[in-house]
Formats: sequence, C-alpha cells, structure tokens
Amino acid sequence: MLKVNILISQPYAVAAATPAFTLQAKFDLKPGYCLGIMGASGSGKTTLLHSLAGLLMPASGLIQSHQQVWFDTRQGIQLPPWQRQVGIVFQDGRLFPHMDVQHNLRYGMPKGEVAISLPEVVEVLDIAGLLQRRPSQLSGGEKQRVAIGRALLSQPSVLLMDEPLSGLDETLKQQVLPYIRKVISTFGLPTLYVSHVRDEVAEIADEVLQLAQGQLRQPV
Ligand SMILES: Nc1ncnc2c1ncn2[C@@H]1O[C@H](COP(=O)(O)OP(=O)(O)OP(=O)(O)O)[C@@H](O)[C@H]1O
Repeated sequence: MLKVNILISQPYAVAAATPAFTLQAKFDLKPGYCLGIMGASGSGKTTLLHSLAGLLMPASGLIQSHQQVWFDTRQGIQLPPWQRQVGIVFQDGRLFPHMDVQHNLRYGMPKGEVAISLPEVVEVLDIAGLLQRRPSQLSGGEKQRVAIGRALLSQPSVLLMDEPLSGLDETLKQQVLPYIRKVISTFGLPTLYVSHVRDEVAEIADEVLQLAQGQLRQPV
C-alpha cells in the first residue's frame, strides 16, 4: 500500500512576479491497483512522479509505502531515491545501449533471494527471444517491455509509469498494453500510470484522475 498526501511547491517560475508551481496530491494505492493520472502537458505529472521517487522534495506532507515512511515533514524524514523501492518506467525506456537485454534486466537487481525473479519476468513479458540483443536491435515496443522488466527486477514496492507508451505508434501501443495489464495483475504492485492520452489511461487503470490547476480531480 502506498499512501500519498503531499503539497508540492516548486520555485520554477522564472519571472519573480509569476507564482511558483504548486500541486496537491492525496491518494492511496492498494497492491495490484493501478491509478491512472492524465493531464495536459505542463500539468505536473512528471513533477508528481519525481516527488514520489525522491528526486524532488515536496513542501509538506507524507509519503508512506507499507510501513516505511519515505517522506514526512512532521517527523523530518526524507529518504533519498536509492532507499525507496520504486520501479520507474520512462517514456523512452532508457536502456543501456552497450549492454544486451539480459544485462539491462539484471542491472539494479539485488543479489540473493528475490521476490520477482528473472525467469518469471521474462515469461510474463515474453522477452526470452530478446535476451542476447542490444537495445539498438529492438523495436520500440520491445524496448519498453524490457524497460518494464528492468523496473520489476529492481524489486520495487511501487511501480511508476511515466508515459511509457507515448513514443510508440498505435499498433505498437496496442501490442504493449496487454503486457502492462498482465504485469500489474501478476506482480500485484501498487501502480501509478501517467499519460496525457485519456483512452490509454482508461484502458489500463482501475481509476482515472485528472491533474489540472495543481489539483487531482475526477475527470470531466
Ligand atoms: N526544471 C524546471 N524548470 C522550470 N520549470 C519547470 C521545470 N520542471 C517543470 N517545470 C514546470 O513545472 C510545471 C509542471 O511540469 P511537469 O514536467 O511536471 O509537467 P508534465 O505534466 O509532466 O508535462 P509533460 O506532459 O509535458 O511532460 C510546468 O509548468 C513546467 O513548465
């Protein structure tokens, strides 16, 4: 379970007269539950994900994953990114170009016993035939499946997806979508899926909220 109740206030404004960017977010994510957040460009989707991942510090509030407090202004807790078990999938995959798929998958995987194993991830994402290839030898959709696999193998307690399909054409999107659904149901992670494409979020998420004017609301 991920509990989020934060106020983000970033001094992004360039001109002194413009107010800082502010965003309020309050939601709980249960295991295996996918919350979709859609919002126009600049509405703060990436800012929200960065706050959860520990790349950006909210002004106030609480972020708690299971019993572990990641951020709490009252207690003065702010865990750095590497102490938060967050699996992030970015728009562009961000695979290491000099490593084959197998090594990309193993990157960030802890040694010893793991809850999410390499064979299971390879099977769920159907990437057994790709393990010896380099990212340059993969299609966009295959790259994203590997990127999702790599995020899972870091053994996250939460999965964050930042427009993971936006670099793909419609055909590839439709090919990758079922894998994302399968990943959420198989591994049962609380998942936050953000995108500016309404239909895409609606197809994946159990619930969709809209981010606008710094607030999360029911979509109109
Ligand atoms: N490093 C930065 N410097 C200045 N302004 C920033 C910076 N990062 C974000 N912003 C501003 O903060 C607001 C939220 O940006 P954010 O990138 O979170 O939106 P987004 O919804 O993810 O947009 P997109 O869909 O285009 O990626 C925007 O007004 C943006 O211009």
